[in-house]
Amino acid sequence: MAILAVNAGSSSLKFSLHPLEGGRVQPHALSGCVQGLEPGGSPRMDWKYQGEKRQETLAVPEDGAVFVAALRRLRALVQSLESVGITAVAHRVVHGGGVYTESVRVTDEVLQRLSRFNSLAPLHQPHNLEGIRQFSAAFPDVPQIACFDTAFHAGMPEVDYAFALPRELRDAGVRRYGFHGLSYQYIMSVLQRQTLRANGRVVMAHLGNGASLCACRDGVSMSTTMGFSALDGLVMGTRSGSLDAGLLLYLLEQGWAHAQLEKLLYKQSGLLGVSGFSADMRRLREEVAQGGERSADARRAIDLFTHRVVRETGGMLACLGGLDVLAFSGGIGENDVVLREQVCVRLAWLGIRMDWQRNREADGKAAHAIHAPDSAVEIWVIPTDEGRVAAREAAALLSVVA
Ligand SMILES: Nc1ncnc2c1ncn2[C@@H]1O[C@H](COP(=O)(O)OP(=O)(O)O)[C@@H](O)[C@H]1O
Ligand SMILES: CC(=O)OP(=O)(O)O
Ligand SMILES: [Mg+2]
Repeated sequence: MAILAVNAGSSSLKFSLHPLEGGRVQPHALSGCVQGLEPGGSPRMDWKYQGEKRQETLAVPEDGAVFVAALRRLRALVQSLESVGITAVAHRVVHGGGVYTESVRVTDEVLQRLSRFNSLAPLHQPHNLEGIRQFSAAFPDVPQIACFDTAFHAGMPEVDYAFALPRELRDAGVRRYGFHGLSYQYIMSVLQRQTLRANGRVVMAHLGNGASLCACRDGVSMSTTMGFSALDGLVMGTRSGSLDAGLLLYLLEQGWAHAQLEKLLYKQSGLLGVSGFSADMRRLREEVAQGGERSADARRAIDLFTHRVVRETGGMLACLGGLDVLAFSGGIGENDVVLREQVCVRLAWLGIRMDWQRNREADGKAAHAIHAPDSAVEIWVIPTDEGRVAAREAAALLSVVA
């Protein structure tokens, strides 16, 4: 008995298989990731099953539908593990809109409703739903559970989720929803085990290919930088983050079409657009370290990313009226020592003091406290596990004690 968790992100397909013991979700027995799913990339699947590591390259199909190919390969892999009985498949679905504020068992009707949000998260939602289709075809008797990124933010106060737009749009569901909720739920659950201050004023920074901040009090989301779509807020790998809406009007006036705008804002901006050569923070850091000919461009992208994290953290602090805990997560937040250092130095006015040595020792494999003893604010690095949360959600929904 096990729950398979499938997380189709913007640049990767992550998966994990969680055995159920005594009804409780266990750490994964199988885990892996398909990377290189971006256009022009070289898809590669890395996975680990019962301690043994494997790697294989995936062929890019002629129609270019590389995410579908990755899902098919994952499906075949899971089917080949004959000894495993799959109880449910838990899918990370980024957008539940105002319709789903809790995890739900997927039916044709649910799938159809969720496809209405495709254009609000074009890098994710179509892949999330394709995953559900693939696995319900492969395992017709196994429940497919959708677990939403938006659900964690469902209790945000109206002043935070409302846009200053006419009432008709508000009534039509135009509001801030927020994303990365499974990640925030996981980070908060770890913080609550680690520190008594987790129920105070907490800012969590999920900094991966997609990036956002979330301000919590009493473990509940009070504010977040992502909005109606997965485009708002911080600078991301290929997404612009917040922009002046007037810029869109200007580009429309200049004759830009919808498809061009979508490509610009979701695929050609962010770290990639600013640096001109890479959406990958590791690659940008390498270029700066080597002093290569593109190092000034790489630095410009990193500086903009860092500045926006600091600037938006200021907004989160103001909403909370101060700060007790700052937590870093996501591929960049977990691994980029310099980014964490620079953010905390720039927030020193708050009384934040980092322990530099501990910061260097945080390895992205376990939760680490990286603040100095005299720091007014606790600083944590928490490796996130969206799959674990999705598996727990599925187990709870199916009335197995998680
Ligand atoms: N050691 C590292 N230093 C800096 N950035 C890193 C490191 N390892 C991973 N990253 C960055 O993390 C980002 C991917 O984050 P991740 O959370 O895995 O993405 P996704 O949103 O696809 O789940 C990439 O920009 C990658 O360069
Ligand atoms: C919502 C979002 O941006 O997710 P990811 O970080 O997985 O791309
Ligand atoms: Mg992610």
